[in-house]
Amino acid sequence: MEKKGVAVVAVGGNSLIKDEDHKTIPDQYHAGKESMKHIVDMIEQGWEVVVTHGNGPQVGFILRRSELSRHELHDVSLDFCGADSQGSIGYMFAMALHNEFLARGMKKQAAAIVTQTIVDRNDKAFQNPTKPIGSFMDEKTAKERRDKEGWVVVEDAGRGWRRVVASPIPQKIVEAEAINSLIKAGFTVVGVGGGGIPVIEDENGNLVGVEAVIDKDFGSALLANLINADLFVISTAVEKVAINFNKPDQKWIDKMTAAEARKYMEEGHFAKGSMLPKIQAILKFLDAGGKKALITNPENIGRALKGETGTWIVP
Ligand SMILES: Nc1ncnc2c1ncn2[C@@H]1O[C@H](COP(=O)(O)OP(=O)(O)O)[C@@H](O)[C@H]1O
Ligand SMILES: NC(=O)OP(=O)(O)O
Repeated sequence: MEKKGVAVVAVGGNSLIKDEDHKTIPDQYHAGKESMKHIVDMIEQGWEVVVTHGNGPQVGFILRRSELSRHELHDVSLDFCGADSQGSIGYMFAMALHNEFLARGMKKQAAAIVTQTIVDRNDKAFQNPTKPIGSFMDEKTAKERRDKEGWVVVEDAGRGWRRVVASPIPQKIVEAEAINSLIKAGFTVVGVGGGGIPVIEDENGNLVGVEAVIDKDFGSALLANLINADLFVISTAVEKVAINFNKPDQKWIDKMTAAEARKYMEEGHFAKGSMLPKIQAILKFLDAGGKKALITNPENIGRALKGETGTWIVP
């Protein structure tokens, strides 16, 4: 089998939840299992893969569970909610990968790594929450929660209302070297869940957790640069990126250069909180020397890697 190199594949937290009626643990495992089959197809084609993942919906569910059980149990801070989500999604993906390797008679092993990401304690994002988490709500419920529980809520890219929390820019990934060593040793790694658990460094270099949720596309791009990945894939709910998205003159894009992506971005083609951070993350990856990036949905990763679909972004 021809070796293709190392790919970082970022799987969206929303892509584990097909719709509002399918968000139980078995539903999410089913969706995760399907995504992991496509990752194993990639591995069979010769790629070494680090799977990173979002946690926006899940971290919000965990936080809400903690808030609703306050009369009986202790609070869970947002960094610990992030850690919990890495554990459960990491478990889910590692198990699905193990079972798929077994079914295909492949001698591969998966390992999930709890990952911490260092952010700047003075990041302005702490004063301006933008990261949507948890369930979608109607406007009335969102505004009631804002007034009664002090939530910050926004309309999320035409899909409904959501709670938002601070999302500082990832600066360093504490476990990047460990992930690199595991990949070089032939493991399929699950890491940088939810962009990593946000931590700051105190004056003595000690790590301290902070209340935020990192954007997984930014965290994944940083990891892709730190381990010199050959390819950065963002797996989400759309087969391709569009300009004039959801408008009568919508046009799907097969390939764009970083300069074209930047121009479309400035023209406002990519929605804030959904496609915009993906394009920004890919531009960071390419600007720092990354060679190529792909946006597509899980079921089309195999075809996209053969050049048949997806949106490719190149320097
Ligand atoms: N220009 C665009 N082209 C394609 N999809 C877009 C565009 N702008 C916004 N989107 C939306 O962005 C979504 C992906 O963002 P999101 O659901 O936040 O991702 P994630 O899979 O990381 O959770 C797509 O499913 C689509 O609805
Ligand atoms: N942490 C994060 O970016 O999660 P989503 O991709 O699920 O929004």
